[in-house]
Amino acid sequence: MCKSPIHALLLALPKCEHHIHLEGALTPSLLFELAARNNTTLPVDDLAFTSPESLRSRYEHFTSLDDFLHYYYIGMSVLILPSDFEALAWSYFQRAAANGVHHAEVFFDPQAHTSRGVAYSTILSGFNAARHRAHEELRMSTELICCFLRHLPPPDCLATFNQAEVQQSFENGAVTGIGLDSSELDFPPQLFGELYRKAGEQGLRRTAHAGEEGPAAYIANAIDTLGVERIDHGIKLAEDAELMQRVAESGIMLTICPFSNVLLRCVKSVAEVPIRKFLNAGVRFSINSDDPAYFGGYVLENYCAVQEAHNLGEEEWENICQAGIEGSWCTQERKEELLQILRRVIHDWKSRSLI
Ligand SMILES: Nc1ncnc2[nH]cnc12
Ligand SMILES: [Zn+2]
Repeated sequence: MCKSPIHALLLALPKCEHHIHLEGALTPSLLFELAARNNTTLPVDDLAFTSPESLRSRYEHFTSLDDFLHYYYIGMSVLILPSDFEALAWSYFQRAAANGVHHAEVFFDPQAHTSRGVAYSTILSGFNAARHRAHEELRMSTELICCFLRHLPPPDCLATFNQAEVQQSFENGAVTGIGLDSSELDFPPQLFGELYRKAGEQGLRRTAHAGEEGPAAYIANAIDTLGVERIDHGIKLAEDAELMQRVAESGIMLTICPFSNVLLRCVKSVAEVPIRKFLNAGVRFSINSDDPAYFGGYVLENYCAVQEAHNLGEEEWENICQAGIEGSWCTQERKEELLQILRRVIHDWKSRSLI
């Protein structure tokens, strides 16, 4: 629990999470449990893989996005059966609900599994079982976003996009939109123009990681060549005042991940995440956990860290949550429900503060 006098408000706020990779919710303990159950061989030449504790300690010393991704891709090799994907997603949904998340739009990386021989239907059946439980038992709404790995050749991404079972998951509404993730610097957004054009023609929602390690120009590029309506991370936007103005006016939402930015050395501390600049410029953003099992905090810890570093007022928090609801990809009806919960929470908080 953080020391902020408004911690109770931060907990109670109805949060929408828009930037969480389900594979990044794989805790070291679940990783080791599944490795034992599935007979997965973990690297023997890396002492980090000796135990959950040693792995956890290694996660405190990432040197870059690519250093993290090395562990991230090895970690997910323990996911084999639908029940593994279900256990992973269910553990995240429970943690998120305890953090006050009411609506979660979750990323997954199909190519990282299909390349190991795990069928797309295996991934989806596991995730959908967990989503069903989240809806029934936690009253949480969820959407799936299929991410493409930008370190792979664009034709491979297109081939995955065109696979019959992937197309079917778009058509039947199981998957709402697409994203672009993995190593950023050498793989600018425009390489994936054709993929995003096709997704747009099919009416899919579109987002992409940009401006995490890469420059602000990658953000402009993602907007111009991919037609995205959200930018994942986007912290480098603060370095380009003109582009910041353009993003503010267009209503494009950034999905900011403060702990991730610190752990991956994109900034030195949460105080350096340009929260104030974005608020002052009218840039909409939500606050997210990215890969909570790797970066030492779920969404509430990210909210608390932002509060401790930037000392926001309750009205600013209300506006951030409202922008998150409005920028979500759920139905209008669900947005109205979430806005109503937000109004009630704010009302209760203000009445309690008067006592
Ligand atoms: N922070 C991040 N950036 C790019 N790709 C990712 N995949 C999982 N986490 C990521
Ligand atoms: Zn991410």
